[in-house]
Amino acid sequence: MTAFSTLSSQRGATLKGHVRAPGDKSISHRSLILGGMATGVTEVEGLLEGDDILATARAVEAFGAKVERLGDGCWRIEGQGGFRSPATTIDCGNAGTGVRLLMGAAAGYDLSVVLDGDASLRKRPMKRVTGPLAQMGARFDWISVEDRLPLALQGGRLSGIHYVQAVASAQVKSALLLAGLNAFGDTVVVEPEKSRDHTERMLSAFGARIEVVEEGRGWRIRLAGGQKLTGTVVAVPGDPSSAAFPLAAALVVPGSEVTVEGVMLNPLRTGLFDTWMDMGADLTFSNRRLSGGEDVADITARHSSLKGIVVPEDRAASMIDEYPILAATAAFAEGPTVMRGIGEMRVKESDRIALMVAGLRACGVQVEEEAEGFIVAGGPVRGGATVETAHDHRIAMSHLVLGLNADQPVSVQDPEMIATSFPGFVELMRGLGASVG
Ligand SMILES: O=C(O)C1=C[C@@H](OP(=O)(O)O)[C@@H](O)[C@H](O)C1
Ligand SMILES: C=C(OP(=O)(O)O)C(=O)O
Repeated sequence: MTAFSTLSSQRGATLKGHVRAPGDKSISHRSLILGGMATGVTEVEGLLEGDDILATARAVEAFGAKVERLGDGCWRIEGQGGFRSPATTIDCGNAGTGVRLLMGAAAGYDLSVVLDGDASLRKRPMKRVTGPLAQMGARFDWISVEDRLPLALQGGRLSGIHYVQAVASAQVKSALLLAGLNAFGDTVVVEPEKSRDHTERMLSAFGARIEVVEEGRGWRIRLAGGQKLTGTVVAVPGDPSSAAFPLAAALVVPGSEVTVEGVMLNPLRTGLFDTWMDMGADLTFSNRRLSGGEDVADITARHSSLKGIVVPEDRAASMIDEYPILAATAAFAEGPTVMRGIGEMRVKESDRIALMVAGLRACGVQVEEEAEGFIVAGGPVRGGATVETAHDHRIAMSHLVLGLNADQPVSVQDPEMIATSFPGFVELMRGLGASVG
């Protein structure tokens, strides 16, 4: 990693063109992990080849599966029907999803492993997953600091759990369900709000029986222990969280029109698009179809006069990764955009509320910070700053979009982190006409 390299964007030509969204990151992690746990061959098409996913691919291989790259986005995983102790420490890089889901999967087997990650992942809380997994019978040792990586895990001989989540988290839910596959008895997870349901959908596709019923505003999910997975074919749809960046650029740069093809429209992932439309964004959805069991469409965004709104708090789970780019577009809106009920943003790759507040302020945008939210005042954006990203890909891409219609260029630190979720971002944006370099 080059600590001092920067990337800049500036106002220039209008953005025009058609691009494809990279493969969905959540589904890509799950394809590899479920494929590695299963018996037989899993063929994946459209896998995101970002750094987070490549770390998960290496991990699954270290746990005993045969993992092969056949071509662009095409991967073959030959699972051995279980994980075994890896020879070395598993480095999950920057990926919270990778480490938390792998922890759940590994906890179900009689193995020991040390899990670690990069400087950003080492700062993120792990007890939200190790706590309930320990209640199921897994043993954890913190190697240097409590609640943080690196940690040692001894898995096996688990019992099912009835777990009511305080905050809806798909990572926690998924970890418990993956562990529950190899536990004695049923595992039940209750969520206060619905979180992304890719694990539930994919467990069914890999042959597991899973029962999902609505409870309040969330779900009660029940999975019987002692179930085997069978390899299958996975077509990974385009990632709405990545599609958001070129679409946002079209919304804020006058005269622009950009289409992103093949974007997944799972309703638990599309809160940003609903919010933009509430703000007056010109978005059209065409060529709706099913791909890999998910609704998919091509989305066209045209430059729009956005109006600030109060974002409904009950949308948070369906757009939790999208608040940074929402904030960048809100900076160009007329009137304030109020984002609340998003304390979870503070424990992502960075404290995303603090970094968006600092970055936007450095670019001349008025922002008010709250404990669990922030308010962005709309208006012209001055730019002319180098923004700290703390190795967070979404903070970097959001500020690069901001720079595309700021009075002066905007630069971001650590731009190489963009490849964790969106390899080829700079080339794709340049292909649309954006001044990024
Ligand atoms: O399950 C997943 O694939 C993810 C769940 C979310 O995290 P939480 O479960 O912590 O909300 C999200 O922020 C992350 O990018 C991906
Ligand atoms: C939070 C994110 O990912 P993860 O938790 O997997 O690091 C993200 O991609 O925005």
